[in-house]
Amino acid sequence: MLRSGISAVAITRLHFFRPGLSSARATVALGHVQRRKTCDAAAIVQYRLTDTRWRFETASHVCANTGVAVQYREGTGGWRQSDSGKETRCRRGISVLTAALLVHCYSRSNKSKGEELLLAARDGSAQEVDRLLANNVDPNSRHQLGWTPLMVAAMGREQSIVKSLLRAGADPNLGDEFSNVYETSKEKGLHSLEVLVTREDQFSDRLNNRTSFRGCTALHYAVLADDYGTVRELLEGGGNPMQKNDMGHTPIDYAREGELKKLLKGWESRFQEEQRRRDLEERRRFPLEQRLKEHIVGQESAITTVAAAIRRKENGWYDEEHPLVFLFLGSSGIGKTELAKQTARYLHKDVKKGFIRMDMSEFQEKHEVSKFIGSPPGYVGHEEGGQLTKKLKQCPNAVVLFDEVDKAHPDVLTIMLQLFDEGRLTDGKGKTIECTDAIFIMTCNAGSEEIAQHSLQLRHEAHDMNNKRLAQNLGKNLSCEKITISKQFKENVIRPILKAHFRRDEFLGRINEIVYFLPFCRSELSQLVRKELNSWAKKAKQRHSINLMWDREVIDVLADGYNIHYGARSIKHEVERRVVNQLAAAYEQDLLPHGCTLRITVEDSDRRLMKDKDGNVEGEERKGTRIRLELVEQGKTGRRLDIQEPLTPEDLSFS
Ligand SMILES: Nc1ncnc2c1ncn2[C@@H]1O[C@H](COP(=O)(O)OP(=O)(O)OP(=O)(O)O)[C@@H](O)[C@H]1O
Repeated sequence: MLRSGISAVAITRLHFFRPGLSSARATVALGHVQRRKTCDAAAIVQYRLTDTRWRFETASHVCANTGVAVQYREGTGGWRQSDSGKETRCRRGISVLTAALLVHCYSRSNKSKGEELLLAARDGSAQEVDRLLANNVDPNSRHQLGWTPLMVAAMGREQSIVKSLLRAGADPNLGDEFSNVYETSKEKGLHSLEVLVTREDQFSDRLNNRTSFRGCTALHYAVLADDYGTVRELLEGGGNPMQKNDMGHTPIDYAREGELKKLLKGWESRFQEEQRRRDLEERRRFPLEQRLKEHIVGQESAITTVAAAIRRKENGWYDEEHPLVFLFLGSSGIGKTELAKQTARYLHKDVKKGFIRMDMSEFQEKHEVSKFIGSPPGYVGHEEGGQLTKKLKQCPNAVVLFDEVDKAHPDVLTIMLQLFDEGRLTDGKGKTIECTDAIFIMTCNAGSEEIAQHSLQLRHEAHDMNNKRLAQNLGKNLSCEKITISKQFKENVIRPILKAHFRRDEFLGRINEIVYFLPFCRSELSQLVRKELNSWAKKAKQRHSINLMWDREVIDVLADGYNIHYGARSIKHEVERRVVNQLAAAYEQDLLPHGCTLRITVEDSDRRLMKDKDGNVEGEERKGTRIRLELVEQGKTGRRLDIQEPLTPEDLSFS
């Protein structure tokens, strides 16, 4: 007995004749012991003629994972094993695999509920699965290597368990995060042998260990297991027969001819019809513009332009030979990336692969072209593939953002032109990716200063006009004056700048829409400040049970921190600098009782009304405004918090 609790002995005799066979047979042995469903088992594995290198690898693996030291003694060919300081001479060829088996026996004892569910699904224990689900164990909990209980049950042809899991809310369309043994061991930092053994024992030993399974759903696995009943169960439970795994295969691609294929084909057309109906309904109820405006402040014309182009594409009113290409122009922190992200979210729901972001400043040198699409055979990095091609292969209809495209090397631009023109891209391995359904968005800083100055001027003119119209009215107009960049400005100022940057007309000619992002007006700044304060109020509530409120003036004071060169980022920083720093200091100094209510106020503002030459009020000028925190107690006036040095409110909040 090596450790307390281990008494029974399982003897598995293995005769290894070729190194290639050894790991597979050892796996069988390990699986055999694990399936005994008990922790008190030891096993003796005998082998002969095993490859020395493999023996050594196994020994290191055991050492690394258990703390059980195993040594190979030269000369005698015997193995030594020490456990808790004790050294035991072991029979030749026994100790290594025995220890490996013990590791797996031990690892059974400290399971989380999620792991218990995975094991129960693997063992086909319907009662145990039901018990765990009744105890609110998450039916979608993942194995550390990436699969879910539903996938295990589907692969194991456990129809009744699949039914229970679906009833408890298991998502039939989650994809496996396990790729293959080699990739997964690299990703997780585990020994490949451990990954191999775990996959075969805790998932299935019927699958090819070299093939990638990333993105396979429970339905893929049920089809691979050729189980008609489970496939039907999953389809009825919402399984998508058209969902592709990372290799681009749908479950139907794995189905044998016959009943199963017929069943899947029938559901495929039903599912497509249903999906189309749902999408159409959703778009009618909740148009893209509306969704984008929920997340993006201002930039109405950019939103309208993008939404209109996408609507044309989504409804079949487009040129199917070319992908949609946008060029977003405007200064920093103004919502260009945010608009691209939100568009991807709308089109691809929350599928991460639906949004690809390429930082083009990483492709400034000629030799970096290979990083983009992959190196040709014989060159370094050929096996890795290109950054863009790898991601596009996974989702050919993704929204692809080429950030700061003006920084890319001309050779990279040539590849992009081919991509926009032909809607396809050939990678370093000679494989072609069709991507006419993708949406390409480029951002460019060229001309941003000119756009900012021009729009400020337009805004000023519109403001003057508005003031004149409101001259008799004392009410203040809070909404933004609508401004439009003139065609003349675009042609005479922006186009020459772009031409000088890209040095080719055909590149600009392939862009469907050039979208202009304009600096924020006053009311948009107020919205940004409110958005920021609301997000901090939510965090304060969730993390510290503190209720946060603020006076209207706070919004104005914080909006003054706007810097046209940093856009919305300058508002974020202003809120952090003047409000959040104080909150953190007060919290650290224990000035905030649990569950308290705090009010953010403006104090000692030395205000002066600003008037134009006709005497009309243009706005307010503030000097030396301070932002303070007050503790609000029921029935009393607010008590100002006395925050100590070095973070005094004065240090923090003088503008
Ligand atoms: N119009 C906006 N509405 C709401 N939030 C915005 C807006 N513009 C910017 N932001 C916020 O500011 C941050 C930066 O925005 P974003 O990344 O979109 O900037 P950008 O225009 O792409 O500039 P850059 O080229 O510097 O990245 C993000 O957190 C984003 O949420």
